[in-house]
Amino acid sequence: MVASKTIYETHLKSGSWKLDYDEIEQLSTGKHSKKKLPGSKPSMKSGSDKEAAGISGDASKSSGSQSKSMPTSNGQATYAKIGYYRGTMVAIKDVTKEHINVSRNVLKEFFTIRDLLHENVNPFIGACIEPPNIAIIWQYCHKGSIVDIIENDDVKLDNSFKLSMIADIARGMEYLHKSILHSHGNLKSTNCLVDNRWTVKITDYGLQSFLMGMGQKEEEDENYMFLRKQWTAPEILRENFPSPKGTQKGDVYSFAIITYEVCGRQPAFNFDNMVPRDAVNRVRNGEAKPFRPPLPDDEFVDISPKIKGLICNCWSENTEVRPTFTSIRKTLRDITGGDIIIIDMILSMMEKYSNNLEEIVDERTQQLNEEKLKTDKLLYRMLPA
Ligand SMILES: Nc1nc2c(ncn2[C@@H]2O[C@H](COP(=O)(O)OP(=O)(O)OP(=O)(O)O)[C@@H](O)[C@H]2O)c(=O)[nH]1
Repeated sequence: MVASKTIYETHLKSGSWKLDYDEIEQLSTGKHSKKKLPGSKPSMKSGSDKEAAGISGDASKSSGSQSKSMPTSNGQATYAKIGYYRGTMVAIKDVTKEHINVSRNVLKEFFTIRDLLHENVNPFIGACIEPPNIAIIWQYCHKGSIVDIIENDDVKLDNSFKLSMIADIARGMEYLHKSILHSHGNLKSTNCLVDNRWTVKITDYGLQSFLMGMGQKEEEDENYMFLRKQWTAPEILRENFPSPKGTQKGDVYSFAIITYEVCGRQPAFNFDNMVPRDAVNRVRNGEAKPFRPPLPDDEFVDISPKIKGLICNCWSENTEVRPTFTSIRKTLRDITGGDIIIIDMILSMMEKYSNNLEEIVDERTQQLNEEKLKTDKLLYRMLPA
Protein backbone atom coordinates (compact mmCIF):
# COMPACT_ATOMS: atom_id res chain seq x y z
CA MET A 1 0.00 0.00 0.00
CA VAL A 2 2.76 2.44 1.06
CA ALA A 3 4.89 1.24 -1.86
CA SER A 4 2.14 1.81 -4.43
CA LYS A 5 1.48 5.26 -2.95
CA THR A 6 5.17 6.09 -3.33
CA ILE A 7 5.17 4.85 -6.95
CA TYR A 8 2.12 7.02 -7.60
CA GLU A 9 3.79 10.07 -6.03
CA THR A 10 7.01 9.52 -8.01
CA HIS A 11 5.05 9.09 -11.21
CA LEU A 12 3.06 12.22 -10.45
CA LYS A 13 6.18 14.31 -10.02
CA SER A 14 8.10 12.73 -12.89
CA GLY A 15 6.88 15.40 -15.28
CA SER A 16 6.60 12.95 -18.18
CA TRP A 17 3.76 15.14 -19.49
CA LYS A 18 6.05 18.21 -19.65
CA LEU A 19 7.19 19.06 -23.18
CA ASP A 20 9.94 21.35 -24.33
CA TYR A 21 8.34 23.90 -26.69
CA ASP A 22 11.59 24.12 -28.69
CA GLU A 23 11.33 20.41 -29.48
CA ILE A 24 8.10 21.04 -31.40
CA GLU A 25 8.82 21.69 -35.02
CA GLN A 26 6.06 24.09 -35.98
CA LEU A 27 4.63 23.88 -39.47
CA SER A 28 3.62 27.51 -39.52
CA THR A 29 4.95 30.61 -37.90
CA GLY A 30 1.65 32.51 -38.12
CA LYS A 31 -0.69 32.77 -35.20
CA HIS A 32 -3.68 30.50 -35.73
CA SER A 33 -6.67 31.92 -37.45
CA LYS A 34 -9.60 33.29 -35.59
CA LYS A 35 -11.74 30.31 -34.87
CA LYS A 36 -15.06 29.60 -36.37
CA LEU A 37 -17.98 28.30 -34.40
CA PRO A 38 -21.17 27.04 -36.02
CA GLY A 39 -23.47 29.97 -36.61
CA SER A 40 -20.71 32.56 -36.51
CA LYS A 41 -20.87 35.09 -39.30
CA PRO A 42 -17.96 36.36 -41.37
CA SER A 43 -18.23 39.71 -39.60
CA MET A 44 -17.34 38.00 -36.34
CA LYS A 45 -13.91 37.02 -37.54
CA SER A 46 -11.34 37.97 -40.11
CA GLY A 47 -11.22 36.43 -43.56
CA SER A 48 -13.86 34.31 -45.21
CA ASP A 49 -15.09 31.15 -43.53
CA LYS A 50 -13.60 28.81 -46.06
CA GLU A 51 -10.33 30.66 -46.09
CA ALA A 52 -10.10 30.43 -42.33
CA ALA A 53 -11.08 26.78 -42.39
CA GLY A 54 -8.60 25.85 -45.10
CA ILE A 55 -11.32 23.61 -46.39
CA SER A 56 -10.71 21.48 -49.46
CA GLY A 57 -10.56 23.30 -52.71
CA ASP A 58 -9.38 26.41 -50.95
CA ALA A 59 -6.22 24.81 -49.66
CA SER A 60 -3.99 26.36 -52.24
CA LYS A 61 -5.46 29.80 -51.59
CA SER A 62 -5.15 29.57 -47.84
CA SER A 63 -1.58 28.39 -47.87
CA GLY A 64 -0.55 31.79 -49.11
CA SER A 65 -1.75 33.60 -46.03
CA GLN A 66 -0.07 31.99 -43.09
CA SER A 67 -1.13 34.63 -40.65
CA LYS A 68 -4.74 33.70 -41.27
CA SER A 69 -4.64 29.97 -41.57
CA MET A 70 -2.32 27.03 -41.50
CA PRO A 71 -0.86 25.68 -44.69
CA THR A 72 -2.91 22.70 -45.71
CA SER A 73 -2.09 19.63 -47.69
CA ASN A 74 -4.62 17.47 -49.53
CA GLY A 75 -7.37 19.93 -48.65
CA GLN A 76 -7.23 19.01 -44.98
CA ALA A 77 -8.93 21.45 -42.67
CA THR A 78 -6.85 23.14 -40.03
CA TYR A 79 -7.45 25.90 -37.54
CA ALA A 80 -5.07 25.04 -34.78
CA LYS A 81 -1.32 25.67 -34.87
CA ILE A 82 0.27 22.46 -35.97
CA GLY A 83 3.67 20.88 -35.69
CA TYR A 84 5.69 17.73 -35.19
CA TYR A 85 6.73 16.45 -31.81
CA ARG A 86 9.08 13.44 -31.91
CA GLY A 87 7.56 12.22 -35.17
CA THR A 88 3.93 12.75 -34.16
CA MET A 89 1.87 15.44 -35.82
CA VAL A 90 0.38 17.61 -33.09
CA ALA A 91 -2.14 20.42 -32.62
CA ILE A 92 -0.79 23.20 -30.42
CA LYS A 93 -3.34 25.00 -28.30
CA ASP A 94 -1.88 28.21 -26.91
CA VAL A 95 -2.88 29.04 -23.37
CA THR A 96 -3.25 32.74 -22.63
CA LYS A 97 -1.70 32.73 -19.18
CA GLU A 98 1.37 34.56 -17.97
CA HIS A 99 2.60 31.78 -15.74
CA ILE A 100 1.50 28.38 -14.55
CA ASN A 101 1.27 27.25 -11.00
CA VAL A 102 1.76 23.51 -11.24
CA SER A 103 -0.33 22.58 -8.23
CA ARG A 104 -1.02 19.02 -7.14
CA ASN A 105 -4.43 19.21 -8.85
CA VAL A 106 -2.80 20.24 -12.13
CA LEU A 107 -0.28 17.38 -11.81
CA LYS A 108 -3.12 14.92 -11.15
CA GLU A 109 -4.95 16.19 -14.23
CA PHE A 110 -1.96 15.66 -16.50
CA PHE A 111 -1.29 12.29 -14.96
CA THR A 112 -4.93 11.22 -15.41
CA ILE A 113 -5.47 12.33 -18.98
CA ARG A 114 -2.14 10.95 -20.18
CA ASP A 115 -3.52 7.53 -19.24
CA LEU A 116 -6.81 7.82 -21.13
CA LEU A 117 -6.79 5.55 -24.13
CA HIS A 118 -9.77 5.06 -26.41
CA GLU A 119 -10.35 4.96 -30.15
CA ASN A 120 -12.78 7.91 -29.87
CA VAL A 121 -10.78 10.06 -27.48
CA ASN A 122 -8.01 12.26 -28.89
CA PRO A 123 -4.71 11.52 -27.12
CA PHE A 124 -3.18 14.22 -24.95
CA ILE A 125 0.52 14.46 -25.80
CA GLY A 126 1.64 16.87 -23.10
CA ALA A 127 1.91 20.49 -22.02
CA CYS A 128 4.48 23.27 -22.29
CA ILE A 129 4.59 25.37 -19.17
CA GLU A 130 7.62 27.64 -19.56
CA PRO A 131 6.43 31.24 -20.16
CA PRO A 132 5.89 32.72 -22.70
CA ASN A 133 5.24 29.39 -24.40
CA ILE A 134 2.37 27.94 -22.44
CA ALA A 135 0.47 25.44 -24.54
CA ILE A 136 -1.42 22.17 -24.54
CA ILE A 137 -0.37 19.62 -27.12
CA TRP A 138 -2.89 17.17 -28.57
CA GLN A 139 -2.52 14.62 -31.30
CA TYR A 140 -3.43 16.26 -34.60
CA CYS A 141 -6.56 15.14 -36.45
CA HIS A 142 -6.20 15.73 -40.17
CA LYS A 143 -9.80 16.27 -41.18
CA GLY A 144 -10.55 19.01 -38.66
CA SER A 145 -13.68 19.07 -36.54
CA ILE A 146 -17.10 17.70 -37.50
CA VAL A 147 -18.09 21.31 -38.24
CA ASP A 148 -15.53 21.30 -41.06
CA ILE A 149 -17.09 18.10 -42.37
CA ILE A 150 -20.73 19.15 -42.19
CA GLU A 151 -20.05 22.57 -43.70
CA ASN A 152 -18.02 21.18 -46.59
CA ASP A 153 -20.37 20.61 -49.53
CA ASP A 154 -17.76 18.44 -51.21
CA VAL A 155 -18.22 15.79 -48.52
CA LYS A 156 -21.23 13.60 -49.23
CA LEU A 157 -22.78 12.53 -45.95
CA ASP A 158 -25.37 9.79 -46.13
CA ASN A 159 -27.45 8.78 -43.15
CA SER A 160 -25.25 5.88 -42.06
CA PHE A 161 -22.25 8.18 -42.17
CA LYS A 162 -24.00 10.73 -39.97
CA LEU A 163 -25.09 8.02 -37.55
CA SER A 164 -21.62 6.56 -37.36
CA MET A 165 -20.16 9.97 -36.47
CA ILE A 166 -22.76 10.33 -33.72
CA ALA A 167 -22.07 6.79 -32.51
CA ASP A 168 -18.34 7.57 -32.31
CA ILE A 169 -19.06 10.60 -30.13
CA ALA A 170 -21.34 8.53 -27.87
CA ARG A 171 -18.64 5.83 -27.56
CA GLY A 172 -15.95 8.37 -26.65
CA MET A 173 -18.25 10.09 -24.16
CA GLU A 174 -19.29 6.81 -22.53
CA TYR A 175 -15.60 6.08 -21.99
CA LEU A 176 -14.92 9.55 -20.52
CA HIS A 177 -17.96 9.32 -18.23
CA LYS A 178 -16.80 5.96 -16.92
CA SER A 179 -13.24 7.22 -16.50
CA ILE A 180 -11.88 9.05 -13.49
CA LEU A 181 -12.73 12.34 -15.26
CA HIS A 182 -16.45 11.57 -14.90
CA SER A 183 -17.52 14.39 -17.29
CA HIS A 184 -16.20 16.58 -20.13
CA GLY A 185 -17.69 19.99 -19.38
CA ASN A 186 -16.98 21.59 -22.77
CA LEU A 187 -18.43 19.17 -25.31
CA LYS A 188 -19.18 20.96 -28.58
CA SER A 189 -18.92 20.19 -32.27
CA THR A 190 -15.52 21.91 -32.62
CA ASN A 191 -14.20 19.56 -29.93
CA CYS A 192 -15.19 16.50 -31.97
CA LEU A 193 -12.28 15.99 -34.36
CA VAL A 194 -12.08 13.66 -37.34
CA ASP A 195 -8.91 11.73 -38.13
CA ASN A 196 -7.62 10.34 -41.42
CA ARG A 197 -9.67 7.16 -40.99
CA TRP A 198 -12.86 9.22 -40.48
CA THR A 199 -12.99 8.26 -36.81
CA VAL A 200 -14.40 10.98 -34.57
CA LYS A 201 -12.27 11.75 -31.51
CA ILE A 202 -13.29 13.88 -28.54
CA THR A 203 -10.73 16.48 -27.52
CA ASP A 204 -10.24 19.29 -24.98
CA TYR A 205 -11.17 17.23 -21.95
CA GLY A 206 -9.95 17.23 -18.39
CA LEU A 207 -7.65 20.23 -18.02
CA GLN A 208 -9.91 22.47 -15.97
CA SER A 209 -7.40 23.17 -13.16
CA PHE A 210 -4.64 23.90 -15.66
CA LEU A 211 -6.85 26.26 -17.66
CA MET A 212 -8.42 27.98 -14.64
CA GLY A 213 -7.95 31.73 -14.78
CA MET A 214 -7.05 31.67 -18.46
CA GLY A 215 -7.41 35.14 -19.96
CA GLN A 216 -10.08 35.88 -22.48
CA LYS A 217 -9.06 35.02 -26.02
CA GLU A 218 -8.58 37.95 -28.36
CA GLU A 219 -11.35 36.83 -30.69
CA GLU A 220 -13.91 36.74 -27.93
CA ASP A 221 -16.31 39.58 -28.31
CA GLU A 222 -19.75 39.29 -26.73
CA ASN A 223 -21.21 37.40 -29.70
CA TYR A 224 -18.41 34.90 -29.55
CA MET A 225 -18.85 34.38 -25.84
CA PHE A 226 -22.53 33.52 -26.35
CA LEU A 227 -21.82 31.39 -29.41
CA ARG A 228 -19.60 29.23 -27.20
CA LYS A 229 -22.57 28.66 -24.91
CA GLN A 230 -24.84 27.11 -27.57
CA TRP A 231 -24.02 23.64 -26.22
CA THR A 232 -24.46 24.50 -22.53
CA ALA A 233 -27.41 22.92 -20.72
CA PRO A 234 -30.04 25.30 -19.28
CA GLU A 235 -29.45 24.27 -15.65
CA ILE A 236 -25.72 25.07 -16.06
CA LEU A 237 -26.48 28.41 -17.74
CA ARG A 238 -28.53 29.29 -14.65
CA GLU A 239 -25.64 28.75 -12.24
CA ASN A 240 -23.66 31.79 -11.12
CA PHE A 241 -20.40 29.89 -10.79
CA PRO A 242 -20.75 26.68 -12.80
CA SER A 243 -18.03 24.09 -12.29
CA PRO A 244 -15.75 23.97 -15.35
CA LYS A 245 -15.87 20.19 -15.05
CA GLY A 246 -19.55 20.34 -16.03
CA THR A 247 -21.88 17.43 -15.35
CA GLN A 248 -22.75 14.18 -17.09
CA LYS A 249 -26.33 15.38 -17.70
CA GLY A 250 -24.93 18.61 -19.13
CA ASP A 251 -22.69 16.63 -21.51
CA VAL A 252 -25.75 14.70 -22.72
CA TYR A 253 -27.49 18.01 -23.50
CA SER A 254 -24.41 19.11 -25.49
CA PHE A 255 -24.49 15.78 -27.33
CA ALA A 256 -28.11 16.49 -28.38
CA ILE A 257 -27.09 19.82 -29.91
CA ILE A 258 -24.19 18.15 -31.79
CA THR A 259 -26.50 15.35 -33.03
CA TYR A 260 -28.86 18.05 -34.29
CA GLU A 261 -26.01 19.79 -36.15
CA VAL A 262 -24.81 16.54 -37.75
CA CYS A 263 -28.25 15.17 -38.73
CA GLY A 264 -29.57 18.48 -40.04
CA ARG A 265 -26.17 19.48 -41.41
CA GLN A 266 -26.75 22.96 -40.07
CA PRO A 267 -25.92 25.09 -37.02
CA ALA A 268 -28.24 24.46 -34.07
CA PHE A 269 -29.53 28.03 -33.95
CA ASN A 270 -30.27 30.32 -36.84
CA PHE A 271 -28.40 33.50 -36.02
CA ASP A 272 -29.70 35.26 -39.11
CA ASN A 273 -32.75 36.37 -37.19
CA MET A 274 -31.51 36.24 -33.61
CA VAL A 275 -28.30 37.26 -31.85
CA PRO A 276 -26.45 34.50 -29.90
CA ARG A 277 -27.14 36.26 -26.57
CA ASP A 278 -30.94 36.04 -27.14
CA ALA A 279 -30.81 32.35 -28.07
CA VAL A 280 -28.74 31.48 -25.00
CA ASN A 281 -30.94 33.58 -22.71
CA ARG A 282 -34.09 31.92 -24.03
CA VAL A 283 -32.61 28.47 -23.30
CA ARG A 284 -31.54 29.64 -19.84
CA ASN A 285 -34.89 31.23 -18.99
CA GLY A 286 -36.76 27.93 -19.29
CA GLU A 287 -39.85 29.10 -21.17
CA ALA A 288 -43.18 27.21 -20.86
CA LYS A 289 -42.20 25.34 -24.00
CA PRO A 290 -38.43 25.15 -23.57
CA PHE A 291 -36.57 26.98 -26.30
CA ARG A 292 -34.55 24.56 -28.46
CA PRO A 293 -33.39 24.36 -32.09
CA PRO A 294 -36.38 23.66 -34.39
CA LEU A 295 -36.91 20.00 -35.31
CA PRO A 296 -38.60 20.04 -38.72
CA ASP A 297 -39.67 16.60 -39.97
CA ASP A 298 -37.95 16.51 -43.31
CA GLU A 299 -34.27 16.64 -42.25
CA PHE A 300 -34.64 14.17 -39.40
CA VAL A 301 -37.39 11.73 -40.32
CA ASP A 302 -35.20 10.84 -43.24
CA ILE A 303 -32.66 9.44 -40.78
CA SER A 304 -35.04 7.91 -38.30
CA PRO A 305 -37.88 9.28 -36.17
CA LYS A 306 -36.09 7.56 -33.30
CA ILE A 307 -33.20 10.02 -33.67
CA LYS A 308 -35.64 12.85 -33.18
CA GLY A 309 -36.88 11.15 -30.01
CA LEU A 310 -33.31 10.66 -28.84
CA ILE A 311 -32.47 14.34 -29.40
CA CYS A 312 -35.61 15.43 -27.50
CA ASN A 313 -34.76 13.20 -24.52
CA CYS A 314 -31.12 14.30 -24.49
CA TRP A 315 -31.98 18.02 -24.40
CA SER A 316 -34.95 17.62 -22.10
CA GLU A 317 -35.40 20.37 -19.52
CA ASN A 318 -35.82 17.60 -16.96
CA THR A 319 -32.34 16.20 -16.41
CA GLU A 320 -33.81 12.90 -15.17
CA VAL A 321 -35.20 12.25 -18.64
CA ARG A 322 -31.76 12.60 -20.25
CA PRO A 323 -30.30 9.15 -20.92
CA THR A 324 -26.78 8.03 -20.09
CA PHE A 325 -24.27 7.50 -22.91
CA THR A 326 -24.55 3.75 -22.37
CA SER A 327 -28.27 3.98 -23.05
CA ILE A 328 -27.69 6.39 -25.98
CA ARG A 329 -25.34 3.83 -27.55
CA LYS A 330 -27.97 1.12 -27.11
CA THR A 331 -30.58 3.30 -28.86
CA LEU A 332 -28.15 3.99 -31.70
CA ARG A 333 -27.41 0.27 -32.05
CA ASP A 334 -31.17 -0.45 -32.19
CA ILE A 335 -31.53 2.14 -34.96
CA THR A 336 -28.60 0.92 -37.03
CA GLY A 337 -28.85 -2.79 -36.21
CA GLY A 338 -25.38 -2.84 -34.61
CA ASP A 339 -22.25 -0.76 -34.26
CA ILE A 340 -21.25 1.04 -37.45
CA ILE A 341 -17.54 1.54 -37.91
CA ILE A 342 -16.89 4.29 -40.45
CA ILE A 343 -13.85 2.69 -42.04
CA ASP A 344 -15.78 -0.61 -42.55
CA MET A 345 -18.60 1.37 -44.09
CA ILE A 346 -16.21 3.18 -46.44
CA LEU A 347 -14.65 -0.16 -47.47
CA SER A 348 -18.06 -1.69 -48.17
CA MET A 349 -19.07 1.47 -50.13
CA MET A 350 -15.84 1.16 -52.16
CA GLU A 351 -16.51 -2.52 -52.79
CA LYS A 352 -20.03 -1.73 -54.00
CA TYR A 353 -18.65 1.08 -56.14
CA SER A 354 -15.99 -1.11 -57.74
CA ASN A 355 -18.53 -3.92 -58.39
CA ASN A 356 -20.76 -1.36 -60.00
CA LEU A 357 -17.85 -0.06 -62.08
CA GLU A 358 -17.08 -3.62 -63.29
CA GLU A 359 -20.69 -3.99 -64.42
CA ILE A 360 -20.53 -0.66 -66.25
CA VAL A 361 -17.27 -1.63 -67.96
CA ASP A 362 -18.79 -5.00 -69.07
CA GLU A 363 -21.88 -3.24 -70.43
CA ARG A 364 -19.80 -0.64 -72.30
CA THR A 365 -17.48 -3.35 -73.73
CA GLN A 366 -20.50 -5.22 -75.07
CA GLN A 367 -21.84 -2.01 -76.66
CA LEU A 368 -18.44 -1.35 -78.21
CA ASN A 369 -18.28 -4.88 -79.66
CA GLU A 370 -21.77 -4.51 -81.16
CA GLU A 371 -20.81 -1.16 -82.75
CA LYS A 372 -17.61 -2.69 -84.09
CA LEU A 373 -19.58 -5.52 -85.67
CA LYS A 374 -21.93 -3.02 -87.32
CA THR A 375 -18.96 -1.03 -88.73
CA ASP A 376 -17.35 -4.22 -90.04
CA LYS A 377 -20.59 -5.22 -91.78
CA LEU A 378 -20.93 -1.76 -93.34
CA LEU A 379 -17.31 -1.78 -94.54
CA TYR A 380 -17.78 -5.24 -95.98
CA ARG A 381 -20.82 -4.06 -97.97
CA MET A 382 -18.98 -0.96 -99.27
CA LEU A 383 -15.88 -2.79 -100.44
CA PRO A 384 -15.92 -4.09 -104.00
CA ALA A 385 -16.59 -7.83 -104.27
N1 LIG B 1 -7.63 20.17 -38.10
C1 LIG B 1 -7.60 20.22 -36.77
N2 LIG B 1 -8.22 21.21 -36.14
C2 LIG B 1 -8.17 21.21 -34.80
C3 LIG B 1 -7.45 20.24 -34.06
N3 LIG B 1 -7.55 20.54 -32.75
C4 LIG B 1 -8.32 21.64 -32.66
N4 LIG B 1 -8.71 22.05 -33.88
C5 LIG B 1 -9.56 23.17 -34.19
O1 LIG B 1 -8.91 24.33 -33.79
C6 LIG B 1 -9.87 25.29 -33.38
C7 LIG B 1 -9.41 25.92 -32.12
O2 LIG B 1 -9.44 24.96 -31.09
P1 LIG B 1 -9.34 25.41 -29.59
O3 LIG B 1 -8.27 26.43 -29.44
O4 LIG B 1 -9.28 24.16 -28.76
O5 LIG B 1 -10.67 26.17 -29.33
P2 LIG B 1 -12.16 25.69 -29.20
O6 LIG B 1 -12.24 24.20 -29.05
O7 LIG B 1 -12.98 26.23 -30.30
O8 LIG B 1 -12.60 26.44 -27.92
P3 LIG B 1 -12.18 26.19 -26.40
O9 LIG B 1 -11.69 24.78 -26.30
O10 LIG B 1 -13.44 26.39 -25.66
O11 LIG B 1 -11.16 27.19 -26.12
C8 LIG B 1 -11.21 24.57 -33.27
O12 LIG B 1 -12.03 24.97 -34.33
C9 LIG B 1 -10.87 23.12 -33.40
O13 LIG B 1 -11.87 22.42 -34.09
C10 LIG B 1 -6.81 19.18 -34.79
O14 LIG B 1 -6.20 18.25 -34.27
N5 LIG B 1 -6.92 19.24 -36.14
